[in-house]
Amino acid sequence: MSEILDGKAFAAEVRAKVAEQVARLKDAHGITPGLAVVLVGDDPASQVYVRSKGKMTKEVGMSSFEHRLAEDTSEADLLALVGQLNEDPEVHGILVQLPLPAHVDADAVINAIAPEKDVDGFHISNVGLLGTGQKAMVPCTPLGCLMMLRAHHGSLSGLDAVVIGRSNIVGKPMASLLLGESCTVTIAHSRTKDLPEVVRRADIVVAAVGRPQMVPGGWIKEGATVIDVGINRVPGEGDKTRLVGDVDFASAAERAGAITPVPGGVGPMTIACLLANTLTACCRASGLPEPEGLTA
Ligand SMILES: Nc1nc(=O)c2c([nH]1)NC[C@@H]1CN(c3ccc(C(=O)N[C@@H](CCC(=O)O)C(=O)O)cc3)C=[N+]21
Ligand SMILES: [Mg+2]
Repeated sequence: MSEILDGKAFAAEVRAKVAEQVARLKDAHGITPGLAVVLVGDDPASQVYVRSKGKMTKEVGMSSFEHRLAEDTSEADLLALVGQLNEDPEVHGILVQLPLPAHVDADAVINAIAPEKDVDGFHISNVGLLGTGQKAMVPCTPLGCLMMLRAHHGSLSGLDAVVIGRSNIVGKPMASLLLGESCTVTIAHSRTKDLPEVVRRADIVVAAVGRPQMVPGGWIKEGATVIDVGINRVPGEGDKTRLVGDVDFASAAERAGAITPVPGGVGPMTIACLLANTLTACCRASGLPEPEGLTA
């Protein structure tokens, strides 16, 4: 049986570290880190995430600025708001909740965010910095996965890592981070020939495709570490729904050395890393040393 990597508990530790640093910033420098979250439209799932982000932002002692805009908000109005937040000295981090409505060019909006305030790490210059191994804002989900992997393994050097999924939000930045840790990295995706065989070689499997339970335990090498990024809502008992990952947890847990559950794995770490990134952005903006253990 494998060790369960408890993302919920780990995230609480990360948030406690962030809270401690926020208190120190306030006491020693009179600075309060601030995070602005922009939500366009009224998608219920997005509402839930944004509310939970706002609550945790305040819990760690940061300022939370929420901007809820109508579904039919124009791209020009959205760009104007981003421009205001870029100029606002109380705002150290800006997150524009994705997905945006179809009439808005999401890339244009993301690339309008000041890169040093881009706590999602999605701006093209942060992507370029990460891709070339320079100091960047690192996307929250891959950063959370890296923190859990480092905590479990110590050094990742020389390990075979397979990332399933090639998205800009998770797969590609995750591969960059693992390469930075000197893993031998394979990015697999829907066109990969013989995915089971590729996964069987891996010491570390990061599943980030968004297909419920698509990785069966039989693919997992004995003792491998499995990080499940998938958060898929599927029909549950009666008229209820439940969350499952991209990995079949029950069968994978019989072979893995360590595995993250869904829920309670990567998800909570994503939000904790958003707060960590906001703290990092605030320290950089203020010319103060970066918090230790909270960056890549
Ligand atoms: N600009 C932007 N940045 C994001 O980081 C971003 C986004 N847009 N759009 C939506 C996705 C989704 N996302 C999640 C964060 C935490 C959980 C999380 O904490 N999940 C809990 C379960 C929550 C539940 O019960 O629904 C868990 O896995 O245990 C889930 C999903 C961030 N996103
Ligand atoms: Mg669009």
